[in-house]
Amino acid sequence: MTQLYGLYGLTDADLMPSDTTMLEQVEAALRGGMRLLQYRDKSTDGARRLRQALALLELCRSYDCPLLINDDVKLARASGADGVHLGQGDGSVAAAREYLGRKALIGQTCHNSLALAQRAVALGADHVAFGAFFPSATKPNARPAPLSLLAEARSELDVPVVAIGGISVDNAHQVLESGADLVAVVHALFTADDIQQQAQRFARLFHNL
Ligand SMILES: Cc1ncc(COP(=O)(O)OP(=O)(O)O)c(N)n1
Ligand SMILES: Cc1ncsc1CCOP(=O)(O)O
Ligand SMILES: [Mg+2]
Repeated sequence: MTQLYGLYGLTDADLMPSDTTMLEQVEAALRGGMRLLQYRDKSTDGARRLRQALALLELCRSYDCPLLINDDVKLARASGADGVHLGQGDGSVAAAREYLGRKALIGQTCHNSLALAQRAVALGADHVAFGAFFPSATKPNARPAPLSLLAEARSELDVPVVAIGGISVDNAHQVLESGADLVAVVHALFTADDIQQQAQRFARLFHNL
């Protein structure tokens, strides 16, 4: 079974305007030690989305890194990705589990609520995400979540816990010390001058725990 732990990168179409830049940036993060990737793309161009998901999957496979698709269970199944990430408005976790099968990785956004996380797990999620813990350049309107929620989640839930929202190399220790298993990052990872080195910096924070 995949152990979910470490740096979790999310792609960003603004920061990665072409397939080539996306793959180069993602490969740099993989070389630096990223352990999980989410393809997050809000466009409606289905052909482009399938092509990019397939290209990311091939790359992720060569680094033994699972790939999740944001929002879209159909694309997850069509591409053969390892699973999906669903927000509270992105369809039912139970239906996704049924559609993608027992082995799929299914995460759900639980904002600042332990009750939402307990419900997600009961419906079949195998990991849950909380945040935003810090102001996010990628999603400025994300609901804030308190660090104390991570310790509570850690003691009440039996699944890996993801922290997201404004996480940087400098503040990540706060969510890790509070109990997060993974840090999900866009801006602080993919805007770095040297993405590989930045991923390494994040990865080292996990080694030092
Ligand atoms: C790991 C992780 N956590 C939270 C989110 C946010 O999901 P959602 O609330 O559905 O918002 P969008 O990302 O779809 O805009 C996420 N994608 N990944
Ligand atoms: C998708 C999402 N959900 C809550 S914050 C966020 C964006 C995370 O990006 P960044 O690491 O740039 O704050
Ligand atoms: Mg969503």
